[in-house]
Amino acid sequence: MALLTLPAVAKLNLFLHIVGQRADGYHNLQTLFQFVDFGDELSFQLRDSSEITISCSEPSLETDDNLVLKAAKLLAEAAPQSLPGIHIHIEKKLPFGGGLGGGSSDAATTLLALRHLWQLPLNDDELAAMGLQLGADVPVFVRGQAAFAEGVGEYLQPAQPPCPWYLVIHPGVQISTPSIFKHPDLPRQHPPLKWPQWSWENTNNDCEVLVRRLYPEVAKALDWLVEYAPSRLTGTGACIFGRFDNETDARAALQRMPAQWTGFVARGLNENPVCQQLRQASTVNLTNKTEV
Ligand SMILES: C[C@](O)(CO)[C@H](O)COP(=O)(O)OP(=O)(O)OC[C@H]1O[C@@H](n2ccc(N)nc2=O)[C@H](O)[C@@H]1O
Ligand SMILES: Nc1ncnc2c1ncn2[C@@H]1O[C@H](COP(=O)(O)OP(=O)(O)OP(=O)(O)O)[C@@H](O)[C@H]1O
Repeated sequence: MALLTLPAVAKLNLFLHIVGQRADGYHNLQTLFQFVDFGDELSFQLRDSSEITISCSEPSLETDDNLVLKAAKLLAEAAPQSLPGIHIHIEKKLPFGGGLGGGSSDAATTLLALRHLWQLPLNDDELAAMGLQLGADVPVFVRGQAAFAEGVGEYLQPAQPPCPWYLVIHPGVQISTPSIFKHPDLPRQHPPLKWPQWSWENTNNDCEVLVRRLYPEVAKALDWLVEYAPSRLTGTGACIFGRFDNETDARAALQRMPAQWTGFVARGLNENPVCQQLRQASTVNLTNKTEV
């Protein structure tokens, strides 16, 4: 039996402006992150040996490149003492490469869970800095609050956007984040916005025009969803989301969604639920190991 089972929810970029490019090629962004109550599930089990291992419901992700494994190893290497081994099972529900930050959320849940299980004396700033080594979206999941982000995602200001219902659609295409950021036609000079002066109407996702052109299926899905609700791309895609006032309307639109796409309905959240759950979790007796 797992010692601890925790959520790794998705994020949406409620808007995404590209305001410049750094000398190393990375892009400076202004973006508003919000979480939704739908995501992957991670189960943690202490091992008798000192090994760190993973398993995943999606076999193609059972590799050394999995961000969960990388996060666990990063934390173990930084620890002053040797630690009990751990097995982590990832139940994947989020599409990968979808702009929902699934891999980043899995990594953040791993960092937060292992800090708790291994009782490591690291504060949120230290954990978020470790997270940034794994991916630009990891810090916001570690800090656990909806946020306006600048830089590549490391400068975060807590935000309290409204929490509507969303219909999130995956139009069935995979989009690699680097391929969009490298594209010569990506607009890179959005005039900086003065936070908190934002509204849905005065913001957009700067990747959307390019992604629509390169991936006609995304354009088709956006054109379909906008008939039901204000809609937008998240991250560099491929997922899109529509904003609804209530769950009933979001579910009604999901029912009518063309069968070639997949989708889910979820509520916007301004706190990452893993943080709430860990606050309530009791301290673990590290001698309580289970062989997996
Ligand atoms: C688009 C967003 O999802 C918005 O939340 C994120 O900025 C992307 O975050 P991510 O998937 O964690 O991306 P990373 O793994 O950090 O970066 C993947 C690649 O995308 C490009 N990249 C990423 C973020 C950024 N601000 N500028 C970039 O140019 C870089 O070539 C980088 O090598
Ligand atoms: N635990 C994981 N879950 C999903 N993908 C992972 C994981 N670990 C590593 N990856 C790799 O990361 C890539 C991007 O996955 P992810 O789901 O984070 O993308 P994304 O939703 O587009 O993220 P973002 O919004 O941050 O761009 C995948 O194609 C996969 O190869």
